Amino acid sequence: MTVTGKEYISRIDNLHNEVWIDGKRIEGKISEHPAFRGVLKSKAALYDLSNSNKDTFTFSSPVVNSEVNFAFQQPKTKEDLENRFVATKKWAQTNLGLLGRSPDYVNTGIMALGVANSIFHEDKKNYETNIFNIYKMAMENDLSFTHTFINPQVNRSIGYYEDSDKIIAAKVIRETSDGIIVKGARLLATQGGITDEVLVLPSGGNFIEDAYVYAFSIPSNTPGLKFICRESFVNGESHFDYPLTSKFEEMDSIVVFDDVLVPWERVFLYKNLDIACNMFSETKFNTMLLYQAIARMIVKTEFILGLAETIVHSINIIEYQHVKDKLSEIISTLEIMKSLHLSSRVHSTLDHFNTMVPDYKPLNVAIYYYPRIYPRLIEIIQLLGGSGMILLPSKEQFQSTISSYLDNYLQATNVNATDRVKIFRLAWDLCMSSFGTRQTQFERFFFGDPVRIGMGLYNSYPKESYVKMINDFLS
Ligand SMILES: Cc1cc2nc3c(=O)[nH]c(=O)nc-3n(C[C@H](O)[C@H](O)[C@H](O)COP(=O)(O)OP(=O)(O)OC[C@H]3O[C@@H](n4cnc5c(N)ncnc54)[C@H](O)[C@@H]3O)c2cc1C
Repeated sequence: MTVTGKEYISRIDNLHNEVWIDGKRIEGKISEHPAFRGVLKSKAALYDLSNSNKDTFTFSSPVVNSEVNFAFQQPKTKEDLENRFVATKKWAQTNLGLLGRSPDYVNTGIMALGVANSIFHEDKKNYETNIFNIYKMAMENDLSFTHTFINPQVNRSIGYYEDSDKIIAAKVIRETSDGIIVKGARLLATQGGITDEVLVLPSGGNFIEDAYVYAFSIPSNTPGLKFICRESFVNGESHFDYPLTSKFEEMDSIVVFDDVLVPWERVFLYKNLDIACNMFSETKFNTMLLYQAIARMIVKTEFILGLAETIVHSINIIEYQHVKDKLSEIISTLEIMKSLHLSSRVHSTLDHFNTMVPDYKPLNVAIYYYPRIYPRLIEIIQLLGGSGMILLPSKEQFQSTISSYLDNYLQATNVNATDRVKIFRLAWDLCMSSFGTRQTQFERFFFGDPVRIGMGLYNSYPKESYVKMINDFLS
């Protein structure tokens, strides 16, 4: 089935998840809390868009015999991949690519795990069935997920192993006939508390001990599960003053497991180091997530290009060569990202689960490249905007008795003062507000530490034929 926006919001409200912000637990409806109201509306709009365009956003699932969201579809042909790209882009366009964890992100991962469930097979355990049932349940109910795969940032040195009595990184402290008991914390759940479920994936680092080797998904309102939020960046809900923050502030949280009972039927990996180390590549989890993520990044880059072009025309600086050169940097980024995504689709192949899997290499290059170029794109907007990025009176000023001064002194060549400030407020919210600087940090660390992504790209890239070329030439 597919939910409507209203159904999604009321379901999240009814979960009464334990969400803490500014030292208080949210007691009423989370959808009415200022920190979450905007983002929940933006997410609800995605579900409504799907329901009004079923041809684009749903498919008929043979597994659950109903229409379900596109992200759950196992792609079996290149056309399926193309359709997935179109749907992802259309969803991302509603939020200018700024909702990094729109539901199709983790739902795509759930699909990858669900269709490759046999890799979780272990004798006398039901892990293989459990992950398939989670996938099925997610489709049947159009569930949304947050995910976490990072341990608290206490000590990242190579030799560090947590051995204090007071548990920090979440670990299994007991097994019962009903399930495993988990205690400790995990970072960093974007949208923690406003999704139906939490997908908890192996984290690495502490794999030396079985107690850290696990994967499961549980409802966000499981007893003992707490989401401790950072401070909200929503300073006001005016779309004029905070055009992006007011709609797309996703929130990030620490996930605390206070002796949480994870029922056995929700566990799909436990104590098996081989599976923990190989599951992301064998299930194509990373590849499929990147296929979604790079599509979103393309939309975000289109937005940045449109914004830069609007700025330069509003204050008429387009005649300068360096301005055109800066715009060309954005254009190049957009075309590179589009080409890498297309290449992954053109070179997709069927794997032994009958999934049409995009080529990992160009996607891996894209996720190596974008975290490095994104801060430069933001810098370009700042360089083009100059003091316009700072001198941004609020809507109230425009409605006050001094508005005629603003109308005169803040006008631009091609737009009046109000529209000029609207454009520059958009640029400020993307680049310089708390929301905007978080976006930059998000893109830097979106898929993990960029340094280790670079190591992974080098390690996985086939280089033998190029070395052979040298050997052949020299001999
Ligand atoms: C805004 C935002 C949202 C996020 N949302 C989510 C989410 O929804 N779910 C989720 O699971 N995670 C999320 N993350 C976490 C993200 O996955 C991590 O930031 C990323 O994996 C890096 O881990 P870390 O932050 O602990 O950095 P660290 O690993 O602590 O890295 C800090 C620095 O130390 C260096 N370093 C540390 N260890 C090594 C090493 N072994 N070798 C070389 N250099 C090293 C790094 O290169 C880096 O410079 C989010 C992060 C941000 C910033």
